[in-house]
Amino acid sequence: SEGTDSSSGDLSTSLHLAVYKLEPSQGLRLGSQQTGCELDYDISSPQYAVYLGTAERAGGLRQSRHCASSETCKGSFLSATGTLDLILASTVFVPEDFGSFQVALRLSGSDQCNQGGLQMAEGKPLDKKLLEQLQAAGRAAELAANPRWQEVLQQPVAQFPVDPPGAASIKESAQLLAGMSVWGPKVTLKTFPNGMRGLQATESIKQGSILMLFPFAKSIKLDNNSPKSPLPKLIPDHVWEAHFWRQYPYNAAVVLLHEMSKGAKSSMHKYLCMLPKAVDMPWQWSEKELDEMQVDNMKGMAADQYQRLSAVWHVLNSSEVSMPNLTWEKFYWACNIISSRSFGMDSLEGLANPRNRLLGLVPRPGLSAPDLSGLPLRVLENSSTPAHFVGLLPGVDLFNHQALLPQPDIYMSQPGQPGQWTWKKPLDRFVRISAAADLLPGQEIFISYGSKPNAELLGGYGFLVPGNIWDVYLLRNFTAQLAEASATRLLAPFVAASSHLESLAESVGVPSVGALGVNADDLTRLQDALQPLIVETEALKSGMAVQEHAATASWKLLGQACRQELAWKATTLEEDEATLSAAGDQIARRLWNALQLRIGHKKLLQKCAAQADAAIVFLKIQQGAAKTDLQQLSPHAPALPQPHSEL
Ligand SMILES: C[S@@+](CC[C@H](N)C(=O)[O-])C[C@H]1O[C@@H](n2cnc3c(N)ncnc32)[C@H](O)[C@@H]1O
Repeated sequence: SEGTDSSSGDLSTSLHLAVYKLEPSQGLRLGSQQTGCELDYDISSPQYAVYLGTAERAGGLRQSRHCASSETCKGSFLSATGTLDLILASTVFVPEDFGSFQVALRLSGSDQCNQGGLQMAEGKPLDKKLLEQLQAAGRAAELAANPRWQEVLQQPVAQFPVDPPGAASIKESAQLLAGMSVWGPKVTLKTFPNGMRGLQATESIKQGSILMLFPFAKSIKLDNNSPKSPLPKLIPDHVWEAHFWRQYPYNAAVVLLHEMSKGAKSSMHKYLCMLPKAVDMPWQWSEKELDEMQVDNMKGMAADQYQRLSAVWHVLNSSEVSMPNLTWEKFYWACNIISSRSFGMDSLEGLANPRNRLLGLVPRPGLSAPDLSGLPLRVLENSSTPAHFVGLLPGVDLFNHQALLPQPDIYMSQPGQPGQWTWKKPLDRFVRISAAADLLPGQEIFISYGSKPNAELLGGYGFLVPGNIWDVYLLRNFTAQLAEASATRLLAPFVAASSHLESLAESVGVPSVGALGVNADDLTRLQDALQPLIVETEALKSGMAVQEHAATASWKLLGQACRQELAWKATTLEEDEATLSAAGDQIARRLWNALQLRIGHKKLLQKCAAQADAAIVFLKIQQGAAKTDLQQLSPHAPALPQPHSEL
């Protein structure tokens, strides 16, 4: 405290308060031991909402007030009888950077009022009854300010079964989140008209303000740096080490299952109650349903996922592992949950310390970094030592994915550090999500799960995005076709083109050799990659036309490959679109997903073919111009070889 002055008739004091760890069970007391005094307070813009109250030292709360964040909070309390304490408390988690704010207090009334001065007790536990009263009073103010919360909070907290996993209703979930210390007073859970649960802004949210704050310790997470089993009593280290299911998502699923098995005793119980009952992944689809997607590699991926799951299940059932009451249904549910709603992050500082390893950490390979440049919302997390982990973050996992917009509402990193979840002191106990753009009340708030094509979204999360701008189609054996063409027809320059394409495919994240993923963006890059073949080679002098021809031929092959793929499909784009519109709202979810996937793919293939045609025209024009240049430079240059007519 600073500037306490008890010599004059009035006592006024200005305090600079730096509050650390002001958690729900704690409060700050400022008070006078005198009666019949009036206490004026003037609090400069607290960063987080606080509840103010006065209490008789031996009694309960007398008067109270809720002060919203970022607004000056002025008023006065009167101590009618007995002593008076001014209590500042927060019913939500407050991060360690609670920040400092000024409290100006003026105590007036009888002469007695200034005797003894103000007393300050920082961060001391409040008595339980007082705290409950304060929270109730604060909540009442919150409710008055926000009818949506009123609706939610008035619902009684039900007892939820966790075994088998049960999904809590929207209202129940909102309460459960509050109970899990997820702080997000400006966002609420909602089921949107399309039937999807997600998060919505309840009021105007200014750019930069915090949308959600989540104490990291309340997550389920798994350490990747340790080869040791996170559940040594159930799965011995040697078993854990020996199996590939140490990998994501199986490892984290095992930890989740263990947490589930604790039932209501789990510290995550409330969160577990609000997890979806089922997540439908393509590996659960029938052959016939998979066929509807009209892509072979999706079938392969589904079969592979199923095989891996079965293999892990086999080990979990062996005598070396003791996870009683585990069923196949529970096991794959947990794997699907981890796959569809976990977050991969770099670790926060201090997690190397075993004490902090709640459930351990593991990397999540599926979570690639989204391209974050220029996106208008951000999540600030902080760490210095990267150590990968996968975690279930209650609340944070309620944001849906936005891929349609090039600029989704939220992204999960600091600008300039794409894909990096970093923690730095003093916020290393919290995941913070803040708005990087203004949000309107009623608006759904999205995050980006990454620049993922539909097949990846469907395989990893069980949904896809129609018209996904990040969609990719894998052309079967495209680079093999190029290589074959190069060997039999155009030789060296063509080999160069082929390897260029291969490395290009790699650089755009196309996993399998022999396949090239193409989308509109890739095509532009492809064009760029081909450019050096035309200008940088020896052939500029004598064989320029061959080089040019190689580029043209590559485009031709690409166009052909796209048309070929389209021809192989059992239905046309027009037929698919007709099927979709004829089916209307009654369409089965799996068929809808399959139709959307193949419609997207066909559009992509048509676009690619058209772009390849355009590139060929472009190259022809360029070729003509270059020929003229070369002939002007050297009028005696040998005649240029003619392009291979067959190509
Ligand atoms: C991290 S959770 C998001 C919250 C989820 N909607 C909930 O209520 O628990 C991811 C799941 O939400 C759904 N989801 C997220 N974004 C979606 C989108 N753009 N379209 C359809 N479903 C989406 C999918 O079911 C996905 O598996």
